[in-house]
Amino acid sequence: MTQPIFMVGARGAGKTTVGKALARALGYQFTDTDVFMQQTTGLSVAEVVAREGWAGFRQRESDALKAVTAPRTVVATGGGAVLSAENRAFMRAAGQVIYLRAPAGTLAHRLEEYPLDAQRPTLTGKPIAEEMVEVLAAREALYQDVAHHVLDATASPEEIVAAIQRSLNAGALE
Ligand SMILES: Nc1ncnc2c1ncn2[C@@H]1O[C@H](COP(=O)(O)OP(=O)(O)OP(=O)(O)O)[C@@H](O)[C@H]1O
Ligand SMILES: O=C(O)C1=C[C@@H](O)[C@@H](O)[C@H](O)C1
Ligand SMILES: [Mg+2]
Repeated sequence: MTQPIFMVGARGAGKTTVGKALARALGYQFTDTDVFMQQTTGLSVAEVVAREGWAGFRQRESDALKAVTAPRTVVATGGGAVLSAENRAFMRAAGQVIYLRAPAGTLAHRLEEYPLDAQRPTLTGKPIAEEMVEVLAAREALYQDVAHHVLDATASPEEIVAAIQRSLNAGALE
């Protein structure tokens, strides 16, 4: 298999952490749309949103997704990349899409431990635990819809990588 692999899921699901480990295990390149945007604009997510609003950020995110997609590459997407129907169609057609699924409480706990505010400005203005409940309620169906593989993201990164590899191999045999 040489297709790109797209990691989707909410903030804190581990798209970056697990995506990097998966790329290492597969001998793939790793790329992250949030990092790509930061490097190409010289701005944090919070700065882009302050200047251009979330609509501007989402447009840049869609452009970044296409720019970084390449064979033998694991792409960590931003948590909201799935909001665009065009992005969902693009990822499903271009490669294998992995949804890292975790309950709101787990996500909130991870984000409280390691907030990274400049890259994760508030989406709702609400406290993080409430925000994650709201975000999952709004996006769960989109994550499920775009995914070829749904993985339990509460396990350790090593366990998740092994589970992803099993799921990719099982899919390849179908
Ligand atoms: N499987 C895991 N077990 C425990 N902690 C994890 C796991 N995956 C990620 N984390 C921790 O959760 C935090 C968020 O992880 P990460 O940045 O990879 O999430 P993300 O999905 O890329 O989020 P974002 O959408 O904001 O980029 C980090 O501190 C990371 O160490
Ligand atoms: O869930 C989201 O909407 C976001 C997640 C992050 O990866 C960043 O892309 C940004 O902070 C928005
Ligand atoms: Mg990330």
